[in-house]
Amino acid sequence: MLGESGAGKTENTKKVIQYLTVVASIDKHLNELQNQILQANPILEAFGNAQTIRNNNSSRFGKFIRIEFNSRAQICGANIEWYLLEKSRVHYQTPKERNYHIFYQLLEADEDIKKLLLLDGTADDYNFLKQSNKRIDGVDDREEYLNLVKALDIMGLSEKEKLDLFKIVAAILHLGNISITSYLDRADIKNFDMVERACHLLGISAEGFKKSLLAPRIKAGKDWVTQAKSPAQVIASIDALAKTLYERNFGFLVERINKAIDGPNAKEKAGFIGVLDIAGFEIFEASVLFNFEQLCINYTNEKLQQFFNQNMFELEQEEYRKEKINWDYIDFGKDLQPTIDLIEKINPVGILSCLEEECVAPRGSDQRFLQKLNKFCNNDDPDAKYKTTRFQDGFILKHYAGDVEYSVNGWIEKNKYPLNEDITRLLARSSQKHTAKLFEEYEEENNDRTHNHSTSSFVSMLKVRKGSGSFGTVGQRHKQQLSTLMSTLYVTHPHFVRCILPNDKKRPGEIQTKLVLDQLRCNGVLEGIRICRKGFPNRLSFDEFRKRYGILCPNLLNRESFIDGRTACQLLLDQLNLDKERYQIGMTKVFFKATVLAELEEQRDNKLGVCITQFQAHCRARLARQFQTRFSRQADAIRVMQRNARIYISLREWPWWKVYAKLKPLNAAYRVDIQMQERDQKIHTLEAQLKDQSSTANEMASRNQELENQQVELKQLILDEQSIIRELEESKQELFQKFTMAEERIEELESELNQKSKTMEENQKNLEQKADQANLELFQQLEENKTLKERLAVLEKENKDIKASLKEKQYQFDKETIEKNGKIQQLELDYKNKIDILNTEIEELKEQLNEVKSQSARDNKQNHETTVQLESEINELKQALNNETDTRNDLQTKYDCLKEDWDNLTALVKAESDQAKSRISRFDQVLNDLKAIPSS
Ligand SMILES: Nc1ncnc2c1ncn2[C@@H]1O[C@H](COP(=O)(O)OP(=O)(O)OP(=O)(O)O)[C@@H](O)[C@H]1O
Repeated sequence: MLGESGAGKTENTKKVIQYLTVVASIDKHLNELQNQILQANPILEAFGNAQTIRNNNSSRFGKFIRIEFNSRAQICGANIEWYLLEKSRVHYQTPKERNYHIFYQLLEADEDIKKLLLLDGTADDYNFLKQSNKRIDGVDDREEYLNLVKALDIMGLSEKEKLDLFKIVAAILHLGNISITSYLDRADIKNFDMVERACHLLGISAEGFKKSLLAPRIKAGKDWVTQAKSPAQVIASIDALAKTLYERNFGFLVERINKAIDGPNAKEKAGFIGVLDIAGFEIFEASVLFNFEQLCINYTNEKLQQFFNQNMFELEQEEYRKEKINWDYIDFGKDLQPTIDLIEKINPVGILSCLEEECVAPRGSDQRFLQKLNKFCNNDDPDAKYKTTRFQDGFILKHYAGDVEYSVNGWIEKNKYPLNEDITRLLARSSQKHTAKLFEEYEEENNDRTHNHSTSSFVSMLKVRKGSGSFGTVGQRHKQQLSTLMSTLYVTHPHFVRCILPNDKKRPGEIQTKLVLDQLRCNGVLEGIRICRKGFPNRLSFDEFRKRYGILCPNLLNRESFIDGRTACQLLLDQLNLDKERYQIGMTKVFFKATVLAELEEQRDNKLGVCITQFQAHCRARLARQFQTRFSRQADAIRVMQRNARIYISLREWPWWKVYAKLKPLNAAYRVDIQMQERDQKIHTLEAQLKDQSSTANEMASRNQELENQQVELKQLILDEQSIIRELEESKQELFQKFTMAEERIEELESELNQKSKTMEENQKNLEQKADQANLELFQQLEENKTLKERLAVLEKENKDIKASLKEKQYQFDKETIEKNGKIQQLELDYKNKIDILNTEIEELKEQLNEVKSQSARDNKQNHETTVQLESEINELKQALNNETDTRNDLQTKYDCLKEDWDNLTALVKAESDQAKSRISRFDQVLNDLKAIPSS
């Protein structure tokens, strides 16, 4: 079934399944299996369908339903495979859409069930539902709920199994109601009662769940550490959990249905009819950006379209070529392989492989993924299927139905299937068996894999494999599933049902021409019609054609003589005066243009009509003749009866006749009496004989029984004896074997002994040689030891000397250092004293100068000479001061030189001490080595 969303794929799938179940039933009454196959649909619709903008009952997953038939063309089982469930709908829907039907149906369930599921209120009370549309026109959720329960009953689900399924759905609703607040930058839960509700239904500890949600434990190397989460991270974690729970529950449900419809006579399966109903191509308005899920859906449709094209165009023309009929190959330009390669190829790297690589990379991000894609896939070819976008974080892909722009935001996360593993481990240990089963692979991980659980197929399907390089990512899983599906499809004989969406308003009886034409154009139907008109859509093998249409020329083909198929067909077609343009004869088949076969069928019908009329005339004539014969015989019989009646009427009053009539019965009665007596006599004798025989038979039986008993006993005896003989034989055999084995063993032992004595002799020789060698070596060793000891003594002495000289040098050095330090201190002291003296002198002079100045101010003229004198004195003093300053500078340079000498000396001493130390350590090493040599 192919077509856009809302075009009618699911409805037609249901019709096909209904049709198949009815035609395959023996007496037009459906048996349990057929009923169950039909009832799978309402169940899947409740859990997998939802209202969307385009369709009130849109399937949000793909399915492949296989109906298995036995060799008598009766249904003997069925199987459903599912693909790509739209999980994001569980926590988010646009306002005009709804969540999955089951959520609304459960809110309309019986009160006692709702109590068990802790559900109260309406859709407005649940965060996962309140932003959605609440009701669908013309749909009663209560009624749908009752239908669902009925279907689950027919499917054979127990009350507990039903409740388990519902519990997961209800738990998701409660999870959605958990409010997350922020406390000191950390997430906290506002309404713990919601956690309690969800955890009660899931069978896990509420406290444990809270811890795992807010601060999950993660493995860092070999240790476990807790990691506090932000409110946004916690909300994302809840959403991811809700999605996973829903998907796994759905997987479990499908598996359970499969178990029911597998049928008891699986061995009888001889073939199957499969119906594929998968989400249609998604391409809406140009402004909408598409995400990862839509890429997967469009990739699937691209492959299915390629399959369609191959069947319709390529295989068709391939058959013309094989059959060698006159045909010019038409290229419909419908090769979708480049786009498919772009998505799925590994080398050169395609979109999915690139995404995979980025998911494995430690710092993988959406942006890096896009950069890589642009690097690998973008080129300047105008026909390229990949194009970059200018303004958005994404790329454009050329699909068969048009260009689609994808946004890569969040692809890495979506592909990796992120889960809070602390919670999944908790769920794997749930007290509810059903919940634990949904997450059993996490339990396996916990229990060091020694428990060999039989992982259910849906779990293995959803399982996230860990380890380098082998990620069970969504893209990879889908690619694998799709490849399996395509391999199945390629070995079938496909028929395509193209569903066309008439309008996008969900209204009956309205056709939007442009919409319909667009669909017909891009799905290849128009080309299909073109090739049908140009080509030869109908074909029959020579034998079929001859058998079916031979009737049109009854005397043409002589049954006695051999005519090969091709010639026979050619003769027939010539006789039928068919235009040569309208048919072609191939190597094994005759090909016809459209309508030719219909005309031939009509001619055949007419011919058959004539034949049947003639046959009917013959039958009617025969029946009429039969009636005529019977009628004339009846007339003869009536005449005989009338004659006899007349004779009787004339005789009945004649007296002799009367006497005869009265005596006749008496005569008969007497004879009967005699016969009866004889019979009684016979019965008596027979009874006596029977008695005798039965008594003898009884005797014989008891005798027989005795003999049988004896025979059994004898048989037992024989068996016992036989077994004793066998045992004896066996023990004899065993003894004989043991004896031969013992002999062999003795021989072996003797040879072993010889061998061993030989090897011992050799060993002794070797040992002697080795002893000599060892003695020699020992002698050498002792000699060496002696020299080493001597050397050791020398080295020890040297060591002692070095240590003593080192000590001496150290002492000398310390002494010199102290002396020099003393000198330096003395010099510094002198220098300071002199400076102080000079400073006081200067101060005094300054004071005197001031005095003089004040005096000279008072008596300037008088003291001019004194002033001059004083000035000269000052000059002298200045000269002295300069001299002192020079001395001071000299002292400073001396001090610097001394300091440098002292530094050099310190470095020298340090180097020497280091060298000495290393030599000491080396000597110590040698000493230790020498000590380690054994004195022997
Ligand atoms: N043969 C039909 N007879 C009557 N109504 C039909 C038929 N086919 C489709 N419809 C109507 O169209 C609606 C959508 O059909 P359906 O759910 O089969 O579409 P779909 O192609 O499977 O869509 P999706 O891909 O979204 O699942 C149905 O709910 C029904 O109302």
